[in-house]
Amino acid sequence: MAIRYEHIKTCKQTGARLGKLHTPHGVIDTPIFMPVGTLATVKSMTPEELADIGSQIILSNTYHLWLRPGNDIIREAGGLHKFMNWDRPILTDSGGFQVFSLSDSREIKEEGVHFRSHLDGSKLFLSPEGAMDIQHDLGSDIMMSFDECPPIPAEYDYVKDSLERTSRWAERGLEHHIKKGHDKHQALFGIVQGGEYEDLRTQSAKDLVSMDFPGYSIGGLSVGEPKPVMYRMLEHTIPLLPENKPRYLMGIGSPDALIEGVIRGVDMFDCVLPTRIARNGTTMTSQGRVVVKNKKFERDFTPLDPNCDCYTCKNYSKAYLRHLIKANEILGLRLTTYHNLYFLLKLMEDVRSAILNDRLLDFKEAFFDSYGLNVN
Ligand SMILES: Nc1nc2cc3nc(NCCc4ccc(C(=O)O)cc4)[nH]c3cc2c(=O)[nH]1
Ligand SMILES: [Zn+2]
Repeated sequence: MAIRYEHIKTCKQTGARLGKLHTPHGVIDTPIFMPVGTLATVKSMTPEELADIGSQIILSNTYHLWLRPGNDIIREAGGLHKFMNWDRPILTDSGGFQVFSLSDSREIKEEGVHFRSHLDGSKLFLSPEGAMDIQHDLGSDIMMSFDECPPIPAEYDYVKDSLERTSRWAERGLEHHIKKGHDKHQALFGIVQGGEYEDLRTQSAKDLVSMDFPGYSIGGLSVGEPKPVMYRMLEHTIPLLPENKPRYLMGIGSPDALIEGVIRGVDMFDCVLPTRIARNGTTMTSQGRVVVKNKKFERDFTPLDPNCDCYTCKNYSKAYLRHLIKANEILGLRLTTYHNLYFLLKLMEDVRSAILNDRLLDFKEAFFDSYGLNVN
């Protein structure tokens, strides 16, 4: 087995679980947030800085790296870990979501998806088997099945047909992965679809659990649906998944959704949100969001977050960060990115200790109060 999930404890207050995920590149404490490094870099951060702030695993993208620089170059480099000088675990998304969100003029067939490159418009084709081979070249510890992520809302019949094809694609990818012996060192996750329809979520989960994947992603969410819809789908789907395997909710990175997801039994999360908003000067702090570009911080020489002990908050003022971001100085987005990632990784560390002490609900109330989330 390429990975092993070790259950440590279940929080008496919520049902949230504390665990360790053992992988070929080290152990991951769960629940965990995974910074996104789409093009083999978490934008503007060095691997050392990522390790310093406690990042235990990062995410990269099959679709993007296939197009640029090309999985063959990364394979010749000895894989993504060597290429980007990151010796901890890496998870790769399969391209399913990116094909549907980035490229236009796509055509979905049983054998795979025909589409045009978002870079130069050239015609491309990606199949479940192809997505497995690319992720093998990248050498990620955790790979994703090739799937379709339908929008929400979407017609019931469309979502049903789509999830049934996604289940067939999952089976093809898994067979290919095992036939090539890649399951020894790389764990392939199934991705549950089914949109906002409970019965379709059940059908998708049952299909994938019967294929016995080492871990399961809940896909098809965080696509613009209201948060109560997402939470309802989690409450319906998570109990259908095996307790002794990790659950990964794709595309979630806001503090409230992370805590709500953990309470509903999610172990792993990823999102570009913290790093993307940092680049335009929006930060997550213990007092809620701070848009440091805002004029009101022009002469504010206090730290970004008085309760944060990260490098950015210990050494720089809001006024300085505002100046850097306004001037498009590279140090500006580095310092805000560093803080946002530190903030989320610290939040997940606090969540893990709240689970250990059976007080996750108390922690949630206190955090929501200070972040300004309890005001309706
Ligand atoms: N293979 C696969 N991958 C996925 C990635 C996802 N990512 C999301 N949501 C991300 C939402 C998202 C997108 C952009 C920003 C930003 O720019 O800040 C923030 C959040 N939902 C997702 C669903 C899937 C899925 O079913 N299958
Ligand atoms: Zn900070």
